[in-house]
Amino acid sequence: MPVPISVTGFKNLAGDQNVHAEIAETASAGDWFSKMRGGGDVEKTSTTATMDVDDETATTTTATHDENGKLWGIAVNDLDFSYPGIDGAPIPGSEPLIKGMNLHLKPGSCCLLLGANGAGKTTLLKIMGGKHMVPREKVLILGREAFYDTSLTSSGDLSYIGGNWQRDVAFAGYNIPLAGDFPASKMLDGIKGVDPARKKRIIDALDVDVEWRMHQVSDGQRRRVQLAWGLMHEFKVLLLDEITVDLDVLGRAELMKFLRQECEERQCTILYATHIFDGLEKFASHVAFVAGGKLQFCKEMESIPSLKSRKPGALLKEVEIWLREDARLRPRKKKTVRKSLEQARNNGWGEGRLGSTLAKGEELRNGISQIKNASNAVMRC
Ligand SMILES: Nc1ncnc2c1ncn2[C@@H]1O[C@H](COP(=O)(O)OP(=O)(O)OP(=O)(O)O)[C@@H](O)[C@H]1O
Repeated sequence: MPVPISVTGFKNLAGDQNVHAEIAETASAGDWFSKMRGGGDVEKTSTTATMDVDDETATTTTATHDENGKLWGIAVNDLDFSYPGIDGAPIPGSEPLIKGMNLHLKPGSCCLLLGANGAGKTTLLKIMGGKHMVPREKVLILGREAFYDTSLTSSGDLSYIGGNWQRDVAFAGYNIPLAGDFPASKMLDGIKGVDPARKKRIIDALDVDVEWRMHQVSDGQRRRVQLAWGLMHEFKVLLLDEITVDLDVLGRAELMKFLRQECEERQCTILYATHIFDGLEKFASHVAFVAGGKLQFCKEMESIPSLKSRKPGALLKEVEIWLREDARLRPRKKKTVRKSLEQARNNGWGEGRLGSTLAKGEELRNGISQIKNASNAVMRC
């Protein structure tokens, strides 16, 4: 039977320099938590927040259902993921960004997804949101395949709110804030089949003025409209990626209160990636921590001693310790000597098809590449 992860143990070890020195030498990205805990099986214990670890329940949970035969809100089953290179295949020799990840959340869970910059939180949320193709059954939302079952999003059962509301505009640039000379009401009234009482509740909670002109709003006001728009349908699973970044303190508090109510009253599943912790002690039912491409743990707030009391500021202190441990144990990348320019790739502006517009080494030096003279060719060292 796997050894359950103890977050307390992790915290206690945080002050022990000798233990760390030893672990830092021996731990690899994927197993540092288990090394700290004397070799416990991290993979199997990573779902203990939602699955009991005793043998009896372990045999009754499945990829789609929990031990009580109920559908998981979110189920990630042994997921591997790498971003593809220009040819659509994983870049040879590169480590997968996500390695054998498992995460299972029951309906009614309000889970914070935490980890260092670049840990893969956004990527994981996007995969759950059906934005990246992964093998069937690896990521199931309400028992349905995230990428393949488009009715998940079209029905409103799954809502993903992340990043800024922006788009690429030809001849203007990338990431131009979504704006237009029309009122916020035009966006919000455009959503069909919304209960008017719910609409009013959301607009009130986010303090949206439906008269706001979308080309004149501030970043925070645009964010409020974006959130109102994303929350309007009665979602069953909600994925949030750092959505409170532009909100003032009151806006954030009201939003968190609304989301918590949604979880409790309608038994939704919410997964929220963030680095902003103020006021979140009361919001979350679970905390999940990602590092080294893996889910290191997913625990109920009550099971983490320092978070049990839900004292304001407790989360920030605790997460800082986890992040410091992560930084300390993360394997250092070997410095590589940069070679002279030997590869150029077409970013779409060079003429010809993909194969003919890729040039490498000798070819490039001899000027054979068709994209050599393209004004917008991307040069790589
Ligand atoms: N489209 C992409 N193609 C290739 N690599 C990518 C792409 N998007 C992200 N990455 C890489 O994947 C890694 C994880 O990125 P991701 O945005 O998922 O991290 P994150 O945990 O959300 O970070 P942050 O806390 O900074 O938002 C990063 O190293 C990033 O460079």
